[in-house]
Amino acid sequence: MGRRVMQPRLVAYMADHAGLSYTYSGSSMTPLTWNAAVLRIKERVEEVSGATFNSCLLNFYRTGMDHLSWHSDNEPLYGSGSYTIGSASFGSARDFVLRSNADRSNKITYPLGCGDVLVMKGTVQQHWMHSIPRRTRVSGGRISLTFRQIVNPELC
Ligand SMILES: O=C(O)CCC(=O)C(=O)O
Ligand SMILES: [Fe+2]
Repeated sequence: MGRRVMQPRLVAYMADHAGLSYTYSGSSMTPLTWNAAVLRIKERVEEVSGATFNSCLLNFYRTGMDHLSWHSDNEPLYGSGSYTIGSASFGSARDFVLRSNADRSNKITYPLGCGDVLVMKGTVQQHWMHSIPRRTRVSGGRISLTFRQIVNPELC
């Protein structure tokens, strides 16, 4: 709507090259170059998931009040069929909640702790949404690195 809205968390974006920009909520993010620590984590998540990634969205939830609302990562730049998104979590544990589109009462909660890796694969983005709900009792910070493979860079 052409309005600036504060994100309820801090974000950064890294990718293989400048052509892999990332647009969401109407604003475009120019990728940073890979940082050595993030690259090491990327290699490990690639090993665990059996996928390869060329971009990463990093989220910093400063306290339990920072959150991420319901969404699915189904942008056409990742392709239209099945694809894999792998994430690594650090810091305070936060609940990652999946919710079925067919039955919104069908929810699955994964408490993601420090060092946990979560792999979303197949067509999960078409059939489920996910969120990181607010948790008033969590005072510590959490960082998640969500690795993705952009296959249609012309859509960036
Ligand atoms: O912080 C998380 O684990 C989830 C992040 C997420 O869903 C996203 O960046 O799209
Ligand atoms: Fe997501």
